[in-house]
Amino acid sequence: MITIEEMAVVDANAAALGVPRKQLMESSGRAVARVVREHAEPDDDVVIVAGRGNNGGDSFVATRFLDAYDPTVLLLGRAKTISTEISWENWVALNRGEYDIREARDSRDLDLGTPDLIVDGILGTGVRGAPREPAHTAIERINESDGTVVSVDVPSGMDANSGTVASVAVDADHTVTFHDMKPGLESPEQSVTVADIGIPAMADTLVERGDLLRLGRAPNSHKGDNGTVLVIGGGPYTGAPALTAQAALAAGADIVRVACPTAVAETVQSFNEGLITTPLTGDRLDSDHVTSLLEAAAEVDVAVLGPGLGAHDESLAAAQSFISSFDGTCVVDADPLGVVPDAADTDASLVCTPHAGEFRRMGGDPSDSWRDRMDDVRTLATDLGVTVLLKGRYDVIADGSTGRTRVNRSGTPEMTVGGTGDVLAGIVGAFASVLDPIHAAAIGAYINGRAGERASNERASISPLDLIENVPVVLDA
Ligand SMILES: NC(=O)C1=CN([C@@H]2O[C@H](COP(=O)(O)OP(=O)(O)OC[C@H]3O[C@@H](n4cnc5c(N)ncnc54)[C@H](O)[C@@H]3O)[C@@H](O)[C@H]2O)[C@@H](O)CC1
Ligand SMILES: Nc1ncnc2c1ncn2[C@@H]1O[C@H](COP(=O)(O)OP(=O)(O)O)[C@@H](O)[C@H]1O
Ligand SMILES: [K+]
Repeated sequence: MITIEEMAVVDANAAALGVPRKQLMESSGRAVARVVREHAEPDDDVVIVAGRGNNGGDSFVATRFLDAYDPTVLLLGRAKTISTEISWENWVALNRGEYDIREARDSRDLDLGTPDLIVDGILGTGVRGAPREPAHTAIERINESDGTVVSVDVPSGMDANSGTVASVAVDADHTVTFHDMKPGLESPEQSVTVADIGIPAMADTLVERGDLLRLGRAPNSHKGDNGTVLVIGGGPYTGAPALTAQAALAAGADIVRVACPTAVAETVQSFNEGLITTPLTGDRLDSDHVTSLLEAAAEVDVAVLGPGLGAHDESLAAAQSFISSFDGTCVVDADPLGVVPDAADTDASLVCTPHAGEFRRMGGDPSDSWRDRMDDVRTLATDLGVTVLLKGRYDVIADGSTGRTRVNRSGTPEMTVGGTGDVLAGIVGAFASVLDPIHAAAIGAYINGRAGERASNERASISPLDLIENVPVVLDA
């Protein structure tokens, strides 16, 4: 089962993997024609009713595979207003091939005749609201006809996610949907064929630029709507929490606070005037701080626990007690990763970002190959009920609640320099404030790696600050 939004991600990832949309359209159209042939007699009169989006484009392709029926194509609206390039190219092919095509300028041009079979390519997953004219009348004409109706992807007028109909929808005899079942087509009365259109399986697994479609700010959002993050770290180290916090800002969080020991608060603050620090008495995290940390964390969307915190017993005990009592979203990095198995009964939603050594400390056993790591990471994530991002040449990300597992290939060997993991934790924190943990971790790894690639294009070695500088640039690409 796949939603419209997820389908758009997979489709764009397929393009990133070298299988562009036009190729998918060719497979879609061919799959529709196959189902038409199953239901048509040799001398049947076949009419194709097409809209001006890619749903119509699929039906233009189908037309070329139905030559035996000498089909007629009725385009709803003017050809000049066909809304996508690939649909237009397939329309031009019908023109040049001297197919029997006609443009219906308005609802008075909608005589369908008495076809034996109608292909409904009017509206697919791009429908917004109730069908406007001439689509509305065309749908009614199709429903009045005695012909068999084959709908392309989704019966026109129906919402593929919910199955709801805003005003009218085609009453399809058969629907040919692509790649995977859509939730709105689940009703038992519908006859649905799911056609494989050649999207590589890896378009679901590998994190690619299509995943960035999940990001996006609402035009009317206010300060704070796009993420608030609290970084809890520092003590023995000052650079790490500052890097994490600056990375969270670079990845688009509106407000980033840092809770760190008084001894280092001023130093952390001095790295960036955009940071707001909350000092904790003393020179390292201890159990006396947990109550105030829980209060501060309740005020933000996401806590990022660990950067520069150190491995002192008292600090780790405090980290464990924080995780156990917290009920929000928390990214856990560095030393506190080792206490996660002892705090796994928490109500918090944890996103853990271990490298191989830390993964072992969490109870996992990472294989050498990324394919085997997919099983290793899924197993640990499921056992602990958390999201795990295992860093490496290929990062492997798994969601413990659904078992969904992703792999990110971006990054360069220059990123083995210290501090890149702190940057990653901040990016994941920022994304976790607006996205589900699995998507935040996957896109965080992708963006961190892309920033590293871009930084290393320009120089022989890179610093974590170079990464941070490139985060907004690769987010915009
Ligand atoms: N990855 C994918 O998503 C794939 C999609 N494909 C096809 O592409 C379709 C989606 O294409 P599009 O995104 O171009 O969208 P559609 O073709 O479903 O609809 C968009 C067109 O309909 C118009 N429109 C929207 N709402 C309307 C309304 N209420 N009344 C009248 N006109 C309306 C728009 O102006 C636009 O011209 C899928 O349903 C499927 O058939 C396939 O080619 C294969 C892969
Ligand atoms: N050889 C590599 N190739 C590509 N990316 C790498 C490589 N080594 C590390 N990275 C990336 O650098 C980031 C930090 O990972 P790592 O260095 O393991 O973290 P840490 O700083 O916690 O040790 C991750 O996003 C990881 O994907
Ligand atoms: K349709």
